[in-house]
Amino acid sequence: MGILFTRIWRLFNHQEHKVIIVGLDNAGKTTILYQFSMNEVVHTSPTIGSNVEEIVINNTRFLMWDIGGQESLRSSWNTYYTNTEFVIVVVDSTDRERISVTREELYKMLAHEILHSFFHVYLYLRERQSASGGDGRRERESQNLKQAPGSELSVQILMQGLNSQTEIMT
Ligand SMILES: Nc1nc2c(ncn2[C@@H]2O[C@H](COP(=O)(O)OP(=O)(O)OP(=O)(O)O)[C@@H](O)[C@H]2O)c(=O)[nH]1
Ligand SMILES: [Mg+2]
Repeated sequence: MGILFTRIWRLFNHQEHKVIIVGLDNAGKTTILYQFSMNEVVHTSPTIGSNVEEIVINNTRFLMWDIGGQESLRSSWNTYYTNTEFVIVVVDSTDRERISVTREELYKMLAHEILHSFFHVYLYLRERQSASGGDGRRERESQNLKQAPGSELSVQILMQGLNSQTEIMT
């Protein structure tokens, strides 16, 4: 009876799993979102509010929310926490000066009561080419993103992470 119920539940379970992508401004969150959903590197501008895309892995739907990371927007991250099952924290490995800011934001997030319940966190260390001083965003725009070491590989690893979750969930 239990097995039968589980099978029927799986058959009709078209549930969507909520993923949020957080991190400081300019970390590469929106770039990752579109690498996930379109398998393309797109040109981005700073996100005010959020972007949302649905991706399907192994017939499992993930609703991916990419949230703007500018300082003034971080206090509203918590409005996205309800029903979140997966959190992807994006860190730009070349942004050494702000590693401690990322850590503080991460601690704040983990301390939040809504996220105390069951969820998974993936830390995504974005290993982009080091910008040699100057305006990071503009310099990075001029680089060939597809050659950013590890970036495609990291997205694949993240995909595998979500993929293995679908095996556990189904
Ligand atoms: N070289 C390089 N540039 C990248 C990489 N990922 C993102 N960028 C560039 O970094 C800049 C910021 O990327 P976004 O994806 O917009 O950053 P974000 O985290 O969404 O920023 P906010 O929306 O302000 O929170 C853009 O110019 C991207 O093209 C990468 O892996 N390598
Ligand atoms: Mg963005």
